[in-house]
Amino acid sequence: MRELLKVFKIGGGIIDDSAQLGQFVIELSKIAGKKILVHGGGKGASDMLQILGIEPRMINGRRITDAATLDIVTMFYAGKTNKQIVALLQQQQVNALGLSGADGNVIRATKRPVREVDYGFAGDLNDQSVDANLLHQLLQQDLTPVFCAITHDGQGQLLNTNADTIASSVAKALASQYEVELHFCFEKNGVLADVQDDQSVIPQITPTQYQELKANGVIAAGMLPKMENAFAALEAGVERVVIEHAMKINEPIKTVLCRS
Ligand SMILES: Nc1ncnc2c1ncn2[C@@H]1O[C@H](COP(=O)(O)OP(=O)(O)O)[C@@H](O)[C@H]1O
Ligand SMILES: CC(=O)N[C@@H](CCC(=O)OP(=O)(O)O)C(=O)O
Repeated sequence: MRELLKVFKIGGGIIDDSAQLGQFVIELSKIAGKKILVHGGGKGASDMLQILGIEPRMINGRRITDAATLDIVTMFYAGKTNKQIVALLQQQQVNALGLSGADGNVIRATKRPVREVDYGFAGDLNDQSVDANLLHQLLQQDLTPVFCAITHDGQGQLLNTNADTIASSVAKALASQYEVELHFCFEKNGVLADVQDDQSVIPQITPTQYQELKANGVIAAGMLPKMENAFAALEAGVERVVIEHAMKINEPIKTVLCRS
């Protein structure tokens, strides 16, 4: 029987709020067994860029990452945010190890090709991108890898990579060795029937229901790429995908995605 592995992803809305981030880390520390954390931080990065006089630009939920933007997001994601989260996990006796994709060559990406849009130094992942064996070795040492959204191309170039994509790629890469659960954690109680009403959580969603919810505009904005990543992970052998509130990971309220 494969050992259970839980991959958690937290987004910028939670990371930005130190009280919520602290509570999430406490809840995560209560989860027994093997775990990996992937964090974004897009909201804070946009604030930081503006403070530094650079207008943030996003298209279809992906950041246009020119050289100056790459420098700043690298400092923000791989530096401040990653190390702060690792320190908070250490405070809760979780032996966290902060990683970018370049560390140990654990995630190798390719620069997104220029088509209608030039995304600059944005990285795409493929089925060979994640070194599952290195992650397995770290997990066997009872370390908890903590990934930021920075990867590399193997030619010395750092790349900015969407954190939801990193989480689903890491989950997929480990799905043959572990029984993997992928948890997308954010500031709402799950996928909501009414985005203004946190009590309207949809408990289960199939791919067919997702298409309907998307067509009706119930699921929109940042939730769309998250759902695409989530269903792709289920298709690729991840056992369970959950969308839930970052501070309520140990409570029953959540959305579970179903294969059919
Ligand atoms: N049906 C829905 N249920 C919940 N959130 C939704 C829904 N439709 C759109 N959203 C939006 O999607 C956002 C989550 O996506 P995103 O901002 O990319 O999160 P993160 O930064 O955590 O990855 C929510 O904050 C919410 O505004
Ligand atoms: C290429 C790209 O879009 N990278 C993302 C990485 C961070 C991220 O994904 O953060 P959230 O999960 O908080 O949205 C960005 O810079 O916004």
